[in-house]
Amino acid sequence: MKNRPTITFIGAGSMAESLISGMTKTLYVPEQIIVTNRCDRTRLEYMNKTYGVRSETDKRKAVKEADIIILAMKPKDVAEAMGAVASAIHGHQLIISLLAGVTTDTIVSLVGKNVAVIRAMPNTSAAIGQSATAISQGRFATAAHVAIAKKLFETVGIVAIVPEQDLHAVTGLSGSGPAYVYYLVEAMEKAAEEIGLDRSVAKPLILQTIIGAAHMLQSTSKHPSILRKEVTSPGGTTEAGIQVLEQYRFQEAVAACIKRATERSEELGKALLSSAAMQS
Ligand SMILES: NC(=O)C1=CN([C@@H]2O[C@H](COP(=O)(O)OP(=O)(O)OC[C@H]3O[C@@H](n4cnc5c(N)ncnc54)[C@H](OP(=O)(O)O)[C@@H]3O)[C@@H](O)[C@H]2O)C=CC1
Ligand SMILES: O=C(O)[C@@H]1CCC=N1
Repeated sequence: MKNRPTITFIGAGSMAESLISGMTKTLYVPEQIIVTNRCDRTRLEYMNKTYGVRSETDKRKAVKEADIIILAMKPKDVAEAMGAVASAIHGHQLIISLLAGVTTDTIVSLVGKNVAVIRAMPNTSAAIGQSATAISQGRFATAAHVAIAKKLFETVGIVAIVPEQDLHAVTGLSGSGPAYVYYLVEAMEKAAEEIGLDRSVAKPLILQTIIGAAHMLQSTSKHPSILRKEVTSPGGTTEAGIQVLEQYRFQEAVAACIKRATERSEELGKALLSSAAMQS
C-alpha cells in the first residue's frame, strides 16, 4: 500500500461526511480522497467545496483509482452499488465496509472476487475525532489490512478489534449510541423549558453536565453506580428524580433499546442475503 493511499468513498451521506471531516483534520490530505454517490450531484459539490476532496460522478473511475474503497451506502443499496463497480475492483485493493449488519462474506460475494474486506462500525463523532469504532477482519484480509484500517480509524477516535459476530452488538451499542445521547439531551432540553428555564441558560448547562459526567467516567476507575451515589444525597433531589426514572424502568428501556438495535443489525444482514437469494 502506498504511503499516501487513495481512498474512495462510495456513498457521500452522514457517515462518509463524518469520516472525511475527521480524517482531513489529521493524517489525510483532501487530494487523497475521492467521493462518489448514486446520483446527488449537489451533495458531491458540497463535499468538494467543504472538504476539498475530489468528487467523481463516474463510480467505476473512482473505484479504479482507489487503494482503499470505503462502502458508505445503506445496506439495502449495496447490491446495486457493487453491481455497478465490481468489475472495476482488483485484487490489490482493500475494501472497508461501514454497512450495518452486512457480513464481510456478503461483500466478497457481491464483488465476486477474493478481495480483502474489513468491516468497520464507527459512529458520527468521527467528525470531531471522537468516534468509537470497532473493526473485524474478513476471510481474505490479512493482519496488514487490519493494521491499515486501524490506523485509518485511529485518526478519528478509538478503535477496538473484535470478532465479526460481535459487530451486531457494537452497532446496537456504539454505532447507534450517539443518537441515544442526543435523545437524552432532547428530553433534558424539553424538560428545562417545561420547568421554566430559558433555553439560552439551559443549553450550556446541559452540555457541560454531559461533558463533565463523561470526563468523570473517563478519569476515574469508580463504577458509574458509585459516581451516581456520590451525587445522590439521602432524601435529596437526585434520589427523588432517580426514583421516577426507576418507576419508568429507565435501565430496562435502555437495555431493550440496545438489544433491539443489535437485533435490527442482524435483520439488515439477513434481509440482504434473502433478497440476493431471490435474485439468483
Ligand atoms: N449514520 C451513522 O451514524 C452510521 C452509519 N453507518 C453505516 O454507514 C452507511 C451509510 O449510512 P449514512 O451515511 O447514514 O447514509 P446516507 O443515507 O446519509 O448516505 C447514503 C449514501 O449512499 C449513496 N448511495 C446509495 N445508493 C448508491 C449506489 N447504488 N451507488 C453509490 N452510492 C449510493 C447515496 O447517494 P445518493 O444520495 O446519490 O442516493 C448517499 O450518498 C450505512 O450502511 C450505515 O449502516 C455506520 C455507522 C454509523
Ligand atoms: O441507524 C443505522 O442503521 C446506522 C448504523 C449505526 C448508526 N446508524
